[in-house]
Amino acid sequence: MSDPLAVDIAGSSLKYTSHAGVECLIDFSDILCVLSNPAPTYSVLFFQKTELDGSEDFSLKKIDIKSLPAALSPLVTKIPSHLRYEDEPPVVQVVVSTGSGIGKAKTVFQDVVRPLLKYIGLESYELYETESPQTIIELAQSKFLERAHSGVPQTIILLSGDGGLIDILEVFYRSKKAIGVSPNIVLIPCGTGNAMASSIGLRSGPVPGLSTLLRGSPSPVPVFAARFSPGSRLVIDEGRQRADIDTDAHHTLYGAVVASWGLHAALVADSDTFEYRKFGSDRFKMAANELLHPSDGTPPHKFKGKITLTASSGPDEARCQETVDALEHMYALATLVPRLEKEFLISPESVPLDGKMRFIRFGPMSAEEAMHLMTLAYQGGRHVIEDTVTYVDIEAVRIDFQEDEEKWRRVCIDGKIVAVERDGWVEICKEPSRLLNLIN
Ligand SMILES: Nc1ncnc2c1ncn2[C@@H]1O[C@H](COP(=O)(O)OP(=O)(O)OP(=O)(O)O)[C@@H](O)[C@H]1O
Repeated sequence: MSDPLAVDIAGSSLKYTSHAGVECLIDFSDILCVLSNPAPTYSVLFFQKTELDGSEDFSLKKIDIKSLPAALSPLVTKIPSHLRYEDEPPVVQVVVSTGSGIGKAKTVFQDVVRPLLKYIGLESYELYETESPQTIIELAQSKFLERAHSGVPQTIILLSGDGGLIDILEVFYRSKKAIGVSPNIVLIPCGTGNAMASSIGLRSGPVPGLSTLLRGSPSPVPVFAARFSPGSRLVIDEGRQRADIDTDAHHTLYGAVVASWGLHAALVADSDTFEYRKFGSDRFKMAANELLHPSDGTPPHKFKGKITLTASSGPDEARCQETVDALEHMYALATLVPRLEKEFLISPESVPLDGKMRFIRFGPMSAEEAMHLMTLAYQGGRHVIEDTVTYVDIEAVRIDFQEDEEKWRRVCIDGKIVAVERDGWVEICKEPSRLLNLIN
């Protein structure tokens, strides 16, 4: 450690002269935390903006200071138990998903996460980089699940989109053995939609993710199960191949974010290609545009099927079932979270991690009307007050498909696409058990 520096407060900045004699200012809003070192010194961890090719990045820096100005005392942070090496130290594992979003996870690790772990004195963590879509699944099977079964406390820092969380969730919910200790998962959002991260308030880039890593506490993650009719198949390899949904006979996928059919599922499926992924979250809007304006000039597709909702009501929470009147739909979606992207507030009444599932639907309409509803969703979730939109609290939803063409029978479960068989069905129900914790 170099000699601690003397600091002053100048407005809302910290002022100091570096060892090289340069006058420096750190805006308070760029300070991640202040760590207390052996008395009387402190370390200030702060983000420094770097601009490369017009895109803004951050790297995490540290200075050691001689004394603590009063204005900085609210920023003094104690290392949380999910990172601390004390009584029962957790195994800390960092997963860098190199294929997430526009491929920035590795840079985020190098520039901010690795320095943070070093500054807080956490040197002995396990580091994994994804090499294929299977990497996180294999890690979950060989490491995370094993440790959870044996009751080992573990913290998994995921630099990915929703996909990394969902891969772990699938492995845990398929395991038949009891979980001894649930792992604590920290999301450092590096994906495209980052629905879960956005929903728990991690608004932009990796910076809020680090703050949550340091200041958050664990909450159990609510999950739904989507059970499909037996001939349904997982769509993989940019739509070119099909695979079994699971290895046993349950034909079930698990999710924590969204299950959808209609416009949403179709646009997620169509935009999941290497070419589209280059456009970041704009890929969803681009694919939506193509679905709403078919090249042959016809109106948008009317998705045909019977939708049955199960709700619970009254003091005894009695279950009641209701079939949606119409047999044609444009948008049908069940979600456990408020946001599907940072600004896309699909379910404004949802409270992240409270376990309630909401259903959003609208029927066939013109491309302009559908775009209007989507725009309202980007404007604070105002679509749900429109008369054309159904927005209700549900326990379960079942869809019986009445479509001849497979492309209109595609269902999205947290980004994965399932092609339901002809005359097939899907049932989406809240799952009673909670096997993973999220730091939020
Ligand atoms: N090195 C790699 N090679 C091939 N595929 C990879 C690699 N690393 C990650 N992947 C895959 O890329 C996909 C990235 O998904 P992830 O959810 O993390 O990001 P995203 O789809 O961009 O974000 P979101 O789900 O939040 O919209 C996953 O299917 C993952 O398994």
